[in-house]
Amino acid sequence: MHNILLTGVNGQVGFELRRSLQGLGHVHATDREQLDLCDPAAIRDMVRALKPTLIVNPAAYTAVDKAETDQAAADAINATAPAILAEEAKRLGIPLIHYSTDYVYSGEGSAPWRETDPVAPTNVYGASKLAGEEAIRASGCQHLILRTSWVYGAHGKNFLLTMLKLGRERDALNIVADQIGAPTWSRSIADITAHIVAARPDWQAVSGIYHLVNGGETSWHGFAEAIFKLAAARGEKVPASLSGIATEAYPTPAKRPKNSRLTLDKLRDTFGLVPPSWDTALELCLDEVPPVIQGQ
Ligand SMILES: NC(=O)C1=CN([C@@H]2O[C@H](COP(=O)(O)OP(=O)(O)OC[C@H]3O[C@@H](n4cnc5c(N)ncnc54)[C@H](OP(=O)(O)O)[C@@H]3O)[C@@H](O)[C@H]2O)C=CC1
Ligand SMILES: Cc1cn([C@H]2C[C@H](O)[C@@H](COP(=O)(O)OP(=O)(O)O[C@H]3O[C@@H](C)C(=O)[C@@H](O)[C@H]3O)O2)c(=O)[nH]c1=O
Repeated sequence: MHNILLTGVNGQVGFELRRSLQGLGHVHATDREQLDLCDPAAIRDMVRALKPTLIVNPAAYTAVDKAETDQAAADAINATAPAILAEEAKRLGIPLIHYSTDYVYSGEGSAPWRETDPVAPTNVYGASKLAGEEAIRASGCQHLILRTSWVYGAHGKNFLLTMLKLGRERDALNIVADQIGAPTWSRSIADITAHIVAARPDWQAVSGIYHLVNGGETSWHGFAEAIFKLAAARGEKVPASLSGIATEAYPTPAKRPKNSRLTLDKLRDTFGLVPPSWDTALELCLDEVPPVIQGQ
């Protein structure tokens, strides 16, 4: 049985991991108050007191635009904290499971990225996540770095819930149609993580970077279309007009990659696991989001 240290339990993925990891041992789930990842001494103290057999770290600084002017905080949480967790994992001889992002890639071209492709983040958030990955690999600890993308769920701050809210408030929406990737349900990430742990892999042998996203691809506009189709079918108000626009027509402080396609071959070949397609996952997730029907 594992003794698992879980960070960021109030985040989208942390919330789901707390449930998915039950049954594999004791899950010591921590929020920011119980373990502030900006405090290196607190991280070391926690690991040394708890003596976990596995560390799972979904906590992160995920405010992509804010990170452009808040690099110190993004680096502390996304780069320094994973480095310390990795050092401690190495000292204890235990695995560290960490999550990263499609934003480590440049976004050029249209071919799906493989884990071995060159990285070239286009924004501060992506660079801070890459620094976290590099520190983990340099530590020599047993690790899985799971790169995911476009995460949403029934809880937290995400594109799905933003669209449902904007759909109620506005009659017309313009959504970027030339950034392509895979919307990924936080539950899929947590379930696949738990399947990997349950299979008791040879951690040394499997250590490395893996993509972990829902299957298939779409644009943010395609994702919004699918959300509103499902929302309309259950009687929710949706915008009368939904237009696809170019990235350039939706200026943001942080530059986003246009090509976020990630191959899942390595995950399948190593662990025999294939996540559900993004549209199936979306439908399942929406079953857990209560509809808001106006006038009721
Ligand atoms: N969201 C996305 O679209 C994507 C996310 N990822 C990666 O997946 C992982 C999970 O992301 P997701 O669940 O969506 O992220 P969320 O933003 O939903 O959750 C992140 C969690 O980290 C916590 N956290 C932030 N700062 C600290 C700190 N100083 N000490 C302790 N906890 C802290 C937050 O706490 P609090 O609740 O108190 O703010 C929050 O609970 C991350 O590694 C992220 O980089 C990758 C691709 C896409
Ligand atoms: C709200 C809105 C967004 N958009 C666009 C902006 C952007 O290109 C896209 C998504 O916007 P968001 O701000 O939700 O996305 P963003 O915060 O960039 O999402 C990213 O978060 C980090 C943490 C990751 O690691 C990435 O994988 C990715 O999920 O939709 C519109 O075009 N119209 C709109 O009305």
